[in-house]
Amino acid sequence: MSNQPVPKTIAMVGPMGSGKTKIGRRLARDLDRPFIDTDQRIVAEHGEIAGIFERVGEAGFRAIEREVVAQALTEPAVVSLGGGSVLDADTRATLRDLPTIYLTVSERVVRGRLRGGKRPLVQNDPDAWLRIFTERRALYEEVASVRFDTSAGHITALGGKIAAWAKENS
Ligand SMILES: Nc1ncnc2c1ncn2[C@@H]1O[C@H](COP(=O)(O)OP(=O)(O)OP(=O)(O)O)[C@@H](O)[C@H]1O
Ligand SMILES: O=C(O)C1=C[C@@H](O)[C@@H](O)[C@H](O)C1
Ligand SMILES: [Mg+2]
Repeated sequence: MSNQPVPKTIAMVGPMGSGKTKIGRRLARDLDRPFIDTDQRIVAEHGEIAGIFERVGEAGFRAIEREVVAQALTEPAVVSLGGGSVLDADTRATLRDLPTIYLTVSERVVRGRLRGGKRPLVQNDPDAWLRIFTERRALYEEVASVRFDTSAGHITALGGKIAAWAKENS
């Protein structure tokens, strides 16, 4: 039997469009770990997110999300969480014990990133992103081990900085 410690989950949190999926996938590749995106797992198991909101409302979506996130955070992977996962107190308690990378983005930059109909909470409401982010900002800060802003600069350079931090802290 090996005495190697099991690597901890590395979690990525932040508001919609901050880059959790994009950066998380690159980080997993850099660290040679599996990549899990909880939104993608939910879609694979329950269908498109907008459809889930239509069928069971936001509360129903959050119940599904809580289960999927709890499972994912037990896996030795890079795990990108849905933007609203931090609303759940149990999820936050788990995240506080893990290396948790908090990604931010400015409102000006995110406007160009959120096109398309996949995010029901910001669809048809240009001010929703900032309102939701403002409500949740303290929750992201509560769980964050470190913060990186994705608004400016080259994604490769940013990915390198994040990978260096993750190698030191996981
Ligand atoms: N420097 C950057 N870092 C991260 N993403 C970037 C960057 N520049 C552009 N993007 C683009 O921003 C878009 C949003 O990123 P992504 O889907 O990873 O966000 P997210 O945080 O996973 O959002 P959600 O919570 O809605 O799933 C993507 O199309 C991505 O290619
Ligand atoms: O911030 C949110 O509440 C959400 C973010 C996305 O990742 C999805 O989980 C969903 O669109 C809800
Ligand atoms: Mg995503």
